[in-house]
Amino acid sequence: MTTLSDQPVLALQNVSKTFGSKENPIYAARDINFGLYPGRTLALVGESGSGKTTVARLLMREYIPDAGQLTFRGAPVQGASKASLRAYRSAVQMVFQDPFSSLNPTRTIHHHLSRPLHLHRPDLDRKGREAAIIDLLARVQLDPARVLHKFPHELSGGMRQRISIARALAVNPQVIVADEPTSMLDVSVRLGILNLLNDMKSELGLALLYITHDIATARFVAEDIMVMYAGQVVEWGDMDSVLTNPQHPYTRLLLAAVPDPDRRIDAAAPQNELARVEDIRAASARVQTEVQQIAPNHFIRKINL
Ligand SMILES: Nc1ncnc2c1ncn2[C@@H]1O[C@H](COP(=O)(O)OP(=O)(O)OP(=O)(O)O)[C@@H](O)[C@H]1O
Repeated sequence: MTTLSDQPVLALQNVSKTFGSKENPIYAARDINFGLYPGRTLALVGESGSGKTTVARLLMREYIPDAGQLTFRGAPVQGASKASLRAYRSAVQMVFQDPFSSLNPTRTIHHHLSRPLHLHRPDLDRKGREAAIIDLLARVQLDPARVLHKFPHELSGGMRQRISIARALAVNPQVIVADEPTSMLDVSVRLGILNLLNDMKSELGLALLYITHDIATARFVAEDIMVMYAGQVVEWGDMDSVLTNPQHPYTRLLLAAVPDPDRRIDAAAPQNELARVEDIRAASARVQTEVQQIAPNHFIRKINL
């Protein structure tokens, strides 16, 4: 039985990361603040180039912040001891967009699961590792007999993503950063992966950061949402409040772009569709002007609709 904690497992405090030169800075992440809590998913939503992957890389410590700090269980990560950093690396695992490129094509699935166990679970002997592999495959609903001795290219995209998730789970993580984990998958298998993420969260009490440009899937997996635009968080809060009463024009723009399955197609549809596209274009222009006013040197990526 997992209990929800009031304390974030992992938090970013006033974190910024800038690329480019002094003359032409690209503010990929600017003054970002959030916490990830056990048993909860935070969706980080934004268009391409808004800074989502930069945030993921900061969490994975592939990038070091230019300003601000990461804290893990309340303690700053920067300057932590070697042992604490090792614990951090096990505790924070990533699931990537493209399961194919994150798996080694020359190694079997057995290797992909036994290696992290070997490295991060010294408590297990060979027999223990084999049992753990079977448990991991059961958790991601794959049949060991069907997958263990296969190579990544012999599995479907959905199965590969399940293997990536099993590999992330192998080291008993506390946080999973999932960067667009379903965007390269067939629509028919996406729901299965999203359900798996939800199960992991509730059964293992994991804290999840779910990165996406797609509000519809965010709604399915996350309790909280943070909307990013041009390196800044423009809106955040619990999913229902943000989606039912979005405050920032960019959030409204993202919501307007979500297809509405209840909308009926009738004779007036082309006219309505045109008006809707015009609305979105006007909102887009307003957002871009607004961001330019807040941060004149900000890198702005044009939203083409
Ligand atoms: N290593 C880097 N060097 C220079 N610029 C970078 C680097 N990484 C990211 N950027 C820039 O920072 C901005 C944010 O990029 P980032 O990849 O974080 O966005 P994103 O929201 O994840 O986009 P996508 O969904 O396309 O991956 C972009 O303008 C990008 O070009």
